[in-house]
Amino acid sequence: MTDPLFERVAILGIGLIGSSLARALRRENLARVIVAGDRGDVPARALALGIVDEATDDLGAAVTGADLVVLGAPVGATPAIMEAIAPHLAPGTILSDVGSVKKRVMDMITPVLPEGVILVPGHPVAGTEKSGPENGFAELFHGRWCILTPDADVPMGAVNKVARMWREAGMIIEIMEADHHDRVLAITSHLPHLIAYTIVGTAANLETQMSAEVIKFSAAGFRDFTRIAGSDPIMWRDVFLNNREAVLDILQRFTEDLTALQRAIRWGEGETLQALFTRTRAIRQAVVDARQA
Ligand SMILES: NC(=O)C1=CN([C@@H]2O[C@H](COP(=O)(O)OP(=O)(O)OC[C@H]3O[C@@H](n4cnc5c(N)ncnc54)[C@H](O)[C@@H]3O)[C@@H](O)[C@H]2O)C=CC1
Ligand SMILES: O=C(O)C(=O)Cc1ccc(O)cc1
Repeated sequence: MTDPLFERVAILGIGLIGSSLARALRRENLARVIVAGDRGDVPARALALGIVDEATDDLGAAVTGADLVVLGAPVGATPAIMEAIAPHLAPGTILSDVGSVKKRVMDMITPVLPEGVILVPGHPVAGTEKSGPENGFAELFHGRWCILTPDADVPMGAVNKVARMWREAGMIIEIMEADHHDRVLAITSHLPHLIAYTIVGTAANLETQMSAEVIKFSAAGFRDFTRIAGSDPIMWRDVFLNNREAVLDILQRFTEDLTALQRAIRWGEGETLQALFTRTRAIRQAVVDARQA
């Protein structure tokens, strides 16, 4: 059997995504040792699941001797985690992450990155509304995009190693600038989550009788929104706080478009509604076709 890609991989935050990565590393024999760093009872739960070799709440100890460290906690935890691990990161170590926001995370890490540690930020664009190590699964990444956003001066050898890890986990790799990533994800992921949170929140704010009926007679459309709106509150709080500009920009456009639709409904402009719905139906078809390609 060939040597694993990494000797010791430390995953800090072994929740849905971290534990899915641990499972994929195991399945593909990509790491000789996998260590989880987390807090509370999570390290013990990860060990009990048998998905890591070691688990600890001492993040400094977790990264000691690691050749790859992956941050898998909500992005708002980045400064605290960096403070705990920076003194223990050896030169040559690759530091990566799985955060849904890239620019702010890089800005939080870069000033405290020890000399010789190589930052290769990543975002596996695959997930569910669930959280925690029990809900992870190795197949999560199959056929999905993984976006890497390294700075231009990062050694290609390190970028290639991280890319290879995700490729072996089943992902398709794209490299782009962090700012661009954040603008694209603001529309494709962050805005949809915000809309889902709003719709379900609006339903919850209706008078009690009506709110109960919304749940009782919930049609497929609303049910789909409740799945997204059931996503982790802390993770999504951190996404919106750390991709503020891009989200506010896209929200501005969204609000204008919504107002135009409101007007069309008020004035009975059926052709405006039909024209938009025809365009969006074509986009749905293109998205489905792209998935099947
Ligand atoms: N949930 C999803 O569908 C996706 C999430 N992401 C990103 O992945 C990251 C993790 O998300 P999930 O796995 O869904 O979250 P999760 O809630 O399942 O897991 C996060 C883990 O981080 C740990 N944690 C939090 N603060 C910590 C700290 N200060 N020190 C050590 N551990 C800490 C928690 O105890 C938990 O085990 C986030 O940055 C998110 O933006 C990326 C792609 C998809
Ligand atoms: O559950 C869903 O539909 C998702 O959209 C999952 C998801 C959440 C956050 C990401 O950064 C990427 C994927």
